[in-house]
Amino acid sequence: MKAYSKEQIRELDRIAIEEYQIPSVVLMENAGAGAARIIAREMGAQKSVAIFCGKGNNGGDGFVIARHLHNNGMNTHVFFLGEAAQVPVDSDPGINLRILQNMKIPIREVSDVDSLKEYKDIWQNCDYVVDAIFGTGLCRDISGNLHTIMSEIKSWNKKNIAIDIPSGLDGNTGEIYGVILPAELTITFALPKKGFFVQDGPNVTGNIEVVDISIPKELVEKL
Ligand SMILES: NC(=O)C1=CN([C@@H]2O[C@H](COP(=O)(O)OP(=O)(O)OC[C@H]3O[C@@H](n4cnc5c(N)ncnc54)[C@H](OP(=O)(O)O)[C@@H]3O)[C@@H](O)[C@H]2O)[C@@H](O)CC1
Ligand SMILES: [K+]
Repeated sequence: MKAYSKEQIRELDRIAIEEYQIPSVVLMENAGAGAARIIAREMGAQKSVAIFCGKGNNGGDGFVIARHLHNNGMNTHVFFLGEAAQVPVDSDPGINLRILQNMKIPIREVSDVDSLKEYKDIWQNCDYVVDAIFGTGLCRDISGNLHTIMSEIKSWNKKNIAIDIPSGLDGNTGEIYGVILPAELTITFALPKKGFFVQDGPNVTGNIEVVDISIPKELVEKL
C-alpha cells in the first residue's frame, strides 16, 4: 500500500477546496458518511457506540459519523472533549455540531476524567469507541487533561475505530505524542498515511480502510 505524508494529504485537501472549489464541508460530509457506512458494517445493527470528538476537523468528522449512525438506528452517544460553545458556528465542525443539536442528539462535554466518569452508565454499555479526537492536525505532545482522558479511554480496551489516524500517532513518523488510542480499525481519508507503516504505527493502526472523499483523480495521480 503506497503511503503519503500529512503535508501531501493536507495539500490535496487545500487544492480540492481552493482550486477545484469543492466546499470543505462537502469533503467532511463525504469523509464522515463513508466512515459511518464502514462502522455500521463492522458493528452490526444491535450495538452501541461512543464517539469521542476533538475540537478540530477530525472532531467534525465525528459529528457527521454520529448523525449517520443515529439515522441508521444505531445507539449513538457523542462526547466532546471541550466546550461545545467554543466551536466557531460557521466552521465545518460547528455546522455539523449544530445539526446534531437541532436533532436533539445530546453532546456530552468532557473536560477531565471526573466528567468522563460521570457518564460511566453510558460508555460502559458501548461496544465500540470511535476516536475522532485528533487527525492530521496533531502537532505536539498530548498533556494535561487530554492525556488523562485518553489514557482512561484506552484502559477500557473496547473496540476502537480510529478516524483518519489513531489519536496520538504522528501521521508521518509513526511516533506517539505522549499517549495513543490503539485501533482495531483505522478508517483513513483519501490516502494512507506514512506513519501507519513505520515505528509504532503498525502496532496501533489495526486494519486500514481508505475512504474516497471525492478528491479529483487528476490531483491524486500527480502525487
Ligand atoms: N481539511 C480538509 O479538507 C478535511 C479534513 N478532514 C479531517 O480533518 C482532520 C484535520 O483537522 P484539523 O486540521 O482541524 O486538525 P485535528 O487533527 O482535528 O486537530 C485539531 C487541533 O488540535 C490542536 N492540537 C494539536 N496538537 C494538540 C495537542 N497535543 N494537544 C491539544 N491540542 C492539540 C490543534 O490546534 P491548536 O491547539 O494548535 O490551535 C489542531 O488544529 C483530518 O485528519 C481529517 O480527519 C476531513 O474532514 C476531510 C477534509
Ligand atoms: K482520530
